[in-house]
Amino acid sequence: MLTADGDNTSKVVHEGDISPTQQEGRPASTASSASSEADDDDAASEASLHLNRDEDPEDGLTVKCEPHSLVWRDVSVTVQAVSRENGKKKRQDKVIVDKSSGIVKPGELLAIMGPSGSGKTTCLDVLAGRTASSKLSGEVFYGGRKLSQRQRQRILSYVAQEDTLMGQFTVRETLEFAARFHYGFSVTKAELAVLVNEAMDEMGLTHVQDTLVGDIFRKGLSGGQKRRLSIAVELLSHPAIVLLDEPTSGLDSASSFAVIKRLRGLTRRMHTVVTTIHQPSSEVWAMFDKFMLMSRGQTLYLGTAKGAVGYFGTLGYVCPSYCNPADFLISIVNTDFKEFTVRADPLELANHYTSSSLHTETKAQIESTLTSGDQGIQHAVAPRVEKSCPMMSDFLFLSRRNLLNNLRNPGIYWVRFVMYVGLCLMIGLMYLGLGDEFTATSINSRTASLFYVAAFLVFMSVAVLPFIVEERATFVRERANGMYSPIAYVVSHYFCMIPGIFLISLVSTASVVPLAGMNGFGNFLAALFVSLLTAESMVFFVGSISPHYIIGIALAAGMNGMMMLASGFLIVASDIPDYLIWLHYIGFHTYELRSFFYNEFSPIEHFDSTQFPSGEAVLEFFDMEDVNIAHDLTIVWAFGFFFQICFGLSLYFLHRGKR
Ligand SMILES: Nc1ncnc2c1ncn2[C@@H]1O[C@H](COP(=O)(O)OP(=O)(O)OP(=O)(O)O)[C@@H](O)[C@H]1O
Repeated sequence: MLTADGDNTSKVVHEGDISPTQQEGRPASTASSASSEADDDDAASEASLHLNRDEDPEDGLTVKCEPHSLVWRDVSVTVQAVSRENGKKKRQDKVIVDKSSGIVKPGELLAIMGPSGSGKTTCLDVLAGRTASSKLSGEVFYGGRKLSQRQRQRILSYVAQEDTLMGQFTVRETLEFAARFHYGFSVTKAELAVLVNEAMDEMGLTHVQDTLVGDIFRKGLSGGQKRRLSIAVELLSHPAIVLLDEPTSGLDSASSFAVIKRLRGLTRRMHTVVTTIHQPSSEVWAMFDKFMLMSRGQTLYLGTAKGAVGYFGTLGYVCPSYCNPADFLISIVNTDFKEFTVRADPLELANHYTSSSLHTETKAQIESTLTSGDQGIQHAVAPRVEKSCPMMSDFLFLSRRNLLNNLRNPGIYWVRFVMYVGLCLMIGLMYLGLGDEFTATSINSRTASLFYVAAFLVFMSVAVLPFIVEERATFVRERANGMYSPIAYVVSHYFCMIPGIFLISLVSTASVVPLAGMNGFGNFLAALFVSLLTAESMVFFVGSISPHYIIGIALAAGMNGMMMLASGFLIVASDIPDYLIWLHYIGFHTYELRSFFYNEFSPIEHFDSTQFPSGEAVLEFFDMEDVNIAHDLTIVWAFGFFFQICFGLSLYFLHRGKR
C-alpha cells in the first residue's frame, strides 16, 4: 500500500546548480542543517546522505546531477461515489485510476493526456502525495524509496489546476513573498531581485510586474497571466520534480509554447517534469519526451511521444496527415460525445496496452530502477537553499504579508472598521448622557447597551470568515509545497490581528464611553479588545474547519448565539436550568459581560429605585457582585488562546493538501 509517509525513508537534501547563494559562494545546504528540520524517519537515514557537488566550468559551483527516477507501481485510486437512484442515495466504490504503473527519468518531460474526467489530476495527485492514503493502493518511489510527506515537499512542487494567489498583491510582490518563503534570509535583496526578475522574464510577466493579481474588489491579471504566475511561484524553488495540472489552460498558443519550452529547459538541467495538458499544439507536442494517454482511469499508452502515433497506427487508428497527433489521440478515446467517427473502446485499448511489449518494457525499467539503478543514489538534484532560522523568517515574512493584506483588502478590515465606528457612534448617540441619569429606566438602558456591546460587536467578527476560508486555499498550496509551517502561519496571523483589533476597540470605546457617559474607559477598552481578539480567534478556528464560508458563518453565528443566550443577561445565571448551566461557563461571552457590567455598575452608589438602590444591587441581581475584571478578562483571553490552538491543530491535521 502506498502510505502518506513512507516508512522506508531516506534523507533527501536539495542541492543547487544555480542557486543565488551558491553563486555568491556562500554555503549551500548541508546534511546537518537539513537534519534540523527532519522528522525521525529522516534522521534515521541521515547517515546515508552524500552530497556530490562539483565545479562546473561554465556555471561555477553546481551540482553534478545524479538525479532520481520517479516511479509508480500498480497505483489504483478508489473513491466512494455518491449517486441517487429513484430518489435514494447510493454509495458505490468507483475506481478512478486503475493499476497504473510508470517511470519518468530525470531530464524527461512526461505529458499526461486524456479526455475530461479520465483521471489525469488524480494520477498527478498520487505522484505528488496529495491523495488520502485510504483511497490508494500501489506504491510511488523516488530514487528507489518511498518518501515521507516532508521529503516530498522538499523535492517536488505541484502547480494545481486552480490558481490560489492572493488578490491584493502585485506580480512582483507575489514572487518576492514566494521567494522569501522558499529561501528565507538565505538570499540577499539583490539575489532575490535577480530570482524574481528571472521568473517574471521566463513566464512573460515582466510587463505586468506592478499589476495586482486581482480579486472580487478589483480586476487584475487575466486568467492566463494568473496561470503563468502560479507556475512562476513554484519554479522559484528550482524543485527536482515539477508536477503541473493543466499549466497551459487559459493561455494562447504562443504563451503555451513558451511555458512548455521553459519546462523543457528545466529537463535539460535534469529536473523531472510531469504535466497534464489539453490540446497541445504540434510544436508543443514535439517537446514531450514521454506521453501517457488515459481514459476512464485506464492507461492506454505510456511510452515515447514520438512512438505514440505509430503505436496507435498499428492498432488501426491512423492519424491523418497534417492532423495534430494530440487532437487525434484524444478524439479516438473520448466516449462522452457521439460526433467522432473514429472511436476506440478504451477498455480494449487498455487491455492491449497491458499485454504490449511497451508495458513489459516499462515494468522491466521499473524493476531494474528499484532493485539497482537509483537505489544507490542518495541525493537529489533540486537546488534549494536551506533556510537559516526558518521559523523566524517564515514568521516575519508571513506577518508582513498579513499586515499588508489586512490593510489592502477592504473586506478584511476597512469595511468592518467603518461598521464598528458607525455602530458605536449610534450607541453613543442613542444613550447620550446616560451616565448622568440614575432613574430606574437608566438601569435598563445601561444593561441593554452593555449587552449590545458585548454580544453584537463581538458577533460582527463573523464578517472576516469568508476571507479566512478564501485564504485557506493559498495556505494549503504553500504549506504542501513546503514554503512554511502551520505554526508560523498561526502565530503570524494572531500577532497581525492585534493592531487592527486594538484600533477598532479604541475608536469604538472612544465613540461610546464619552458620549454615553459610561464608567471606566480603560476597563471598557480592555474588555472590548480582549473580547474581539477572542471572537476573531474563534472565527479563525471555525473558518479552518468549515468546508464553505456559508457553513462557517452559520456555525459561528450559532456558537455566538448560544454563548449570548447563556451569558447571564437574557437569563440570570442562577435561573439557568442545571442541564444547561455548562453553557454559561464555557462561553467567553459570560466573562466579558461580567467585566462590562462590573465596570459600569460597581462605582454607582445610588439609583432612584427601591428594587435596585445602588449599582451593587444590580450586580447582585445578575449574580455579578464578586467580579474581578482582570481575572475574567484573562479567562476571555485564554479562550482565544484555546481557539488559536484549535486553529493550528485544524490546519495541521485537516489541511495537508490531500484530496
Ligand atoms: N473524491 C472523489 N469522489 C468521487 N469522484 C471523484 C473524486 N475525485 C475524482 N472523482 C472522479 O474521478 C474522475 C477523474 O477525475 P480527475 O479530476 O482526475 O479527471 P481529469 O482527467 O483530471 O479531468 P479534467 O481534465 O476535466 O480536469 C472524474 O469522473 C471525477 O468526477
